[in-house]
Amino acid sequence: RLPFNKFDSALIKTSSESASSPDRMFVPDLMHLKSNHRAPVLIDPMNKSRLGLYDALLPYSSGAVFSPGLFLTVTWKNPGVHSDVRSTSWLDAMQSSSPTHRKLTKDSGIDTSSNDVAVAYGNWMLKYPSALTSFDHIINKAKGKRIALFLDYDGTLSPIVDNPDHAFMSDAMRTAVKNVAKDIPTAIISGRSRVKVHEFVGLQELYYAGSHGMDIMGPVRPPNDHTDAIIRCSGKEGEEGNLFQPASEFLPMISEVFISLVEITKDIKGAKVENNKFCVSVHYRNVDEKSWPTIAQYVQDILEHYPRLRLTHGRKVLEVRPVLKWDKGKAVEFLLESLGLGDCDDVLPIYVGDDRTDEDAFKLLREGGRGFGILVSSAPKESSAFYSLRDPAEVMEFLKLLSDNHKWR
Ligand SMILES: O=P(O)(O)OC[C@H]1O[C@H](O[C@H]2O[C@H](CO)[C@@H](O)[C@H](O)[C@H]2O)[C@H](O)[C@@H](O)[C@@H]1O
Repeated sequence: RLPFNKFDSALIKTSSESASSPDRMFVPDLMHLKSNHRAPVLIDPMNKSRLGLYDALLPYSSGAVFSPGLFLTVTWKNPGVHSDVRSTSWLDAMQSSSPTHRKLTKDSGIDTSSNDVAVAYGNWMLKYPSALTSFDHIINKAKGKRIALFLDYDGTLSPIVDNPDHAFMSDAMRTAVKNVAKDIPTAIISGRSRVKVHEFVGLQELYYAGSHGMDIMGPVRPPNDHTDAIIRCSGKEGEEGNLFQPASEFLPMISEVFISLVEITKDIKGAKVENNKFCVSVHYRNVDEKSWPTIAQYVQDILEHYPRLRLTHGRKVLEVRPVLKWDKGKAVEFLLESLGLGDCDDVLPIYVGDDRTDEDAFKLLREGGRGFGILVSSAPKESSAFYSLRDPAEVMEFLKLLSDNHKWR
């Protein structure tokens, strides 16, 4: 078990009460919650972080802005501190969390039959150029440097599909990742549980971070300031690694919330609750839109009893996670240090991801001026990334270029 004291600084103290008192191990009365789901529970001005208000974790807004001279872009939508889940802003946030072209163009009044969408994307790419057409430029920046590669999973290596259990990556993609990892240290950083994403990817030669970076199996060499929080372990095939789980204290609470969420959503057709070990995903991709406010309210009702958990938005998914200052950006920092590549001028980290949670990693690289993010998106979105790729097929092309280039270095 982690000596958690060491990570107190990683814990966001939301109020003096919630920081000092232990969480109530409250098993909610589900019948009561169900019948009483109209009560607004989001009003908690002391506790912004629990309301999904982290600017790096907000869902995409469909409040798209279009001007032929500029570009159609997606801005982040903030449900608002005082809004409850039945408010329009919440619904907006849920509707736009994985916007389709049809939805974007409808909202911005663009005629889908015209060339406007393509023009808008083209204009957006002036700000976020394709990592394929800019490949030479990227390689020039990598001259004399070692590349470290970080890859998100869903929507990056595998296409977004309706059933999260069927988000398989293709064999061709697996080969591309395997080849690139021969020369470049490569890590997968996912919102899924580490074990699950490892199963999906199925490559031993990578490092894996699950639960949005809260569960890392990294290289043997741990960063100096984390040494006592590391558990040394060996994998099935005898390979050694270091397991780092900054949220281990939250495990019983997350398991409890998972059970409650499964129970409370069991009658909502299409809802799916996924246990990602240190976080829980509540999927509403397959739920009738009329039931979205209900599902959001159920999640909020349960969260009400857990002041040390917070809610964030992903692609048609509500994610419950610990109130920890730990994210995919922190995971990148941790892995770089573990690889002995932290604070090195001769290292170029590259992070490829499609989701809001990947923005923490993009931001880290942009603000540190030490590498760059590549946003995977077929629709214009605000981002801290430098480059873009349209979809997983283009990600595969990029990986192939990267490994081919390394052969000739
Ligand atoms: O960080 P990631 O690897 O991108 O994981 C984020 C979430 O991905 C999965 O959900 C998303 O992909 C599903 C399959 O394509 C899709 O059905 C769902 O609507 C998306 O939200 C995963 O199931 C979640 O647990 C992850 O948190």
